[in-house]
Amino acid sequence: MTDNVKINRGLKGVYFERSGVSDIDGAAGTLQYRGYSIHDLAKHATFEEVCHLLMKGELPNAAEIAAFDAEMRAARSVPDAVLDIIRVCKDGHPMDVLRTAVSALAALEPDSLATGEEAFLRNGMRLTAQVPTLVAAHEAIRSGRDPVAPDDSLGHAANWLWMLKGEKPSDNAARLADVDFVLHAEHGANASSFAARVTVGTEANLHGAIVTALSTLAGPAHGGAAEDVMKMVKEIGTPDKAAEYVKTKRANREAVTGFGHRVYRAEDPRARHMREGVRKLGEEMGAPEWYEILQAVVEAMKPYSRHGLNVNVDFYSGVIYQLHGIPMDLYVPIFAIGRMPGWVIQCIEQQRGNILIRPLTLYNGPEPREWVPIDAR
Ligand SMILES: CC(=O)SCCNC(=O)CCNC(=O)[C@H](O)C(C)(C)COP(=O)(O)OP(=O)(O)OC[C@H]1O[C@@H](n2cnc3c(N)ncnc32)[C@H](O)[C@@H]1OP(=O)(O)O
Ligand SMILES: O=C([O-])CC(=O)C(=O)O
Repeated sequence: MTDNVKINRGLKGVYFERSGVSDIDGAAGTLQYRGYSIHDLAKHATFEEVCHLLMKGELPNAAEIAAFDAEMRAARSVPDAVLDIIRVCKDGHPMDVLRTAVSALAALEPDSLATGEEAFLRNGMRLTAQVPTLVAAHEAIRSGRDPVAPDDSLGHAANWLWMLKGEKPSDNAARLADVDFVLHAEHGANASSFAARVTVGTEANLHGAIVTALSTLAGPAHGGAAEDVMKMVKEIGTPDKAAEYVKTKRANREAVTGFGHRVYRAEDPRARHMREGVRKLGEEMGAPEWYEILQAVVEAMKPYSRHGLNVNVDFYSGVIYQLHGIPMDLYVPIFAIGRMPGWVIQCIEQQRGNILIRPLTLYNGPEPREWVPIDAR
């Protein structure tokens, strides 16, 4: 009876909902946030404008961005009790520490438990402002330094670098971080956003959904790829070793990290901005070899690209962070900082006319059988 049931493993190609937030054309390799091309946004918009566009629905005018930005800047600090919790688990992976800290915020800030659209937006803006503070505070604490307080005179990206390093970033460094956040801000029903929607589907609160999203982002098949690409680049060592590395991986039928995507068959449109960033920064910093290794891997992968296997957004981002001297285990938390507005709006969309997300698994276990008492087994 069940032989004819079609199983969509991994929900590949399945539409489960409508969304007015981002539009991905995997064949053409295009991405738009609410109708605006990612290329225009990467070139012209700040992360704060993109947050407004995603969370409130439109690009802000001057008065709107001033009010929005002021609210975000005022929300950056976190309770001391959360910093104490970070101190206790400081030796954990930054993604585990961030997830624990967000969970602690839910327990310490009573507003976090509110549900409904307004509460989700209010909490989503606050959490978007707080996540960089949590990541930077953890980095300071585990390095034996005091956390650096947020600086209200700086924008989101510049303030994050300030809190991370304790020194004011150059305009170039701040803009590169800003563009990185813009490119990572939203991406439809990716695994972490889908997981967040499943949590909201049970009428849980936003902080709970963000904890789910953080757990899901951490895996190497999703947000963990940038860290793995950097490990790969270090393992390869010099451009002339890239072809051998790729050949061995493919001979063992192993994935080459930073390649492939569930939706894109053309190149991920976000990758070109990161590629340019790596090339320029490498040249400026007198370290062009990372870019050369990456391009040698791309060249070596060409024979395997017949299915439309191309680099994704995270192929280049790790090297940018490396050139900025950012530890490898912070790469996924940086992705999380950028993805916050995407998760928030996906959660808001989910709770409008909410429905429990509960698909089916087709049973293929044993036929019904008789109970066997323990001493007869
Ligand atoms: C921000 C992000 O989350 S982007 C993704 C980041 N993740 C990575 O970079 C990790 C490496 N990539 C992967 O593991 C995969 O590409 C995924 C998980 C992202 C997507 O996987 P899927 O949607 O299952 O890929 P899909 O089934 O369409 O793959 C098509 C073909 O490309 C191959 N392929 C996919 N990714 C890779 C890869 N990274 N290296 C080598 N071959 C690959 C598959 O083996 C398959 O080949 P086949 O048809 O000969 O069996
Ligand atoms: O969409 C996906 O499957 C993964 C991705 O690129 C993202 O979350 O940015």
